[in-house]
Amino acid sequence: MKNTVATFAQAKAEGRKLAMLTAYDYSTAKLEDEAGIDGILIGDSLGNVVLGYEDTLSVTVEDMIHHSAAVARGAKNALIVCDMPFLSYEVSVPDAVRNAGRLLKEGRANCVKLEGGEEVCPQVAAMVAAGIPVMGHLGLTPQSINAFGGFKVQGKSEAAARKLISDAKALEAAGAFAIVLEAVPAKLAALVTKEVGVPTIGIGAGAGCDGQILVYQDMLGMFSDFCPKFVKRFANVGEAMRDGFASYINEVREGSFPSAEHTFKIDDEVLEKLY
Ligand SMILES: Nc1nc(=O)c2c([nH]1)NC[C@@H]1CN(c3ccc(C(=O)N[C@@H](CCC(=O)O)C(=O)O)cc3)CN21
Ligand SMILES: CC(C)C(=O)C(=O)O
Ligand SMILES: [Mg+2]
Repeated sequence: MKNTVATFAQAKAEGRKLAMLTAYDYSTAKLEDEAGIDGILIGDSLGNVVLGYEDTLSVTVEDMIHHSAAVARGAKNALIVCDMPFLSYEVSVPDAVRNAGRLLKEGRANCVKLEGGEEVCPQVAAMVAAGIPVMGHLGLTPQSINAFGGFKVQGKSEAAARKLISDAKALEAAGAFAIVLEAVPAKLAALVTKEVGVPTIGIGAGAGCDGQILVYQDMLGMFSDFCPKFVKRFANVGEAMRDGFASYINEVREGSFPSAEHTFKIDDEVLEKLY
């Protein structure tokens, strides 16, 4: 069954947890979809895990469209959520609607996600009015790394916690259909989850959220540049890949690959004429 913003709302109403992962290409999206994932995020973490940048700031709308379209071709049932990259929505409301629209028109996403609270609510409301569902993202918002001065848990002081709760309520009032909570204390995330009617999707925000999301390379053990505390390794795919690559290299060097079964034949009669 195809997941939609309506089935996400229904999941919260029924107390059914939502499982999301990132994907950036067709074959990964297809595998996640076949496994039964509820939603796939084309995250701007693309910058880190696919493009090798140090942060997400250099990712462009064109990058996001390119990868979103590939994911959309691979996923049948997952809700396709595409991140709005840095500076594609902050400058003005018309800019934000136009860029979000491109992620749906060209990237074939079902909805978009953007970072921030009250300050982006005019953009959220305008997108929703244009028929573009919006997922919010609060807490550790990586596009603000230069403002934060590093990746740190958010919402620990009373003022920061109050701000997080009011931002979540503001996003809901502006029409956001769900909110990602990243790297916030579990008890605060649980409180936000109780205070808003829309589903919360946690990453480093504890089990009290309505759903969870992780970067797939992190949870499969394929990415070692950094490892946030909230990551659990569900498989050692990185090791399996390195082993597979090494075996291939070995067999090529010793001549045991390709063997007869991976080789095409020509009739001897034809071959004789060539000598
Ligand atoms: N591979 C990957 N996984 C992610 O979760 C992710 C990305 N890339 N790129 C975009 C952002 C950046 N994120 C990050 C990156 C680093 C930490 C991190 O190192 N956190 C430390 C410090 C926490 C603290 O001191 O408060 C940790 O130990 O978790 C957290 C989130 C989350 N997102
Ligand atoms: C970590 C998730 C929430 C994200 O925004 C991303 O992958 O870019
Ligand atoms: Mg992101």
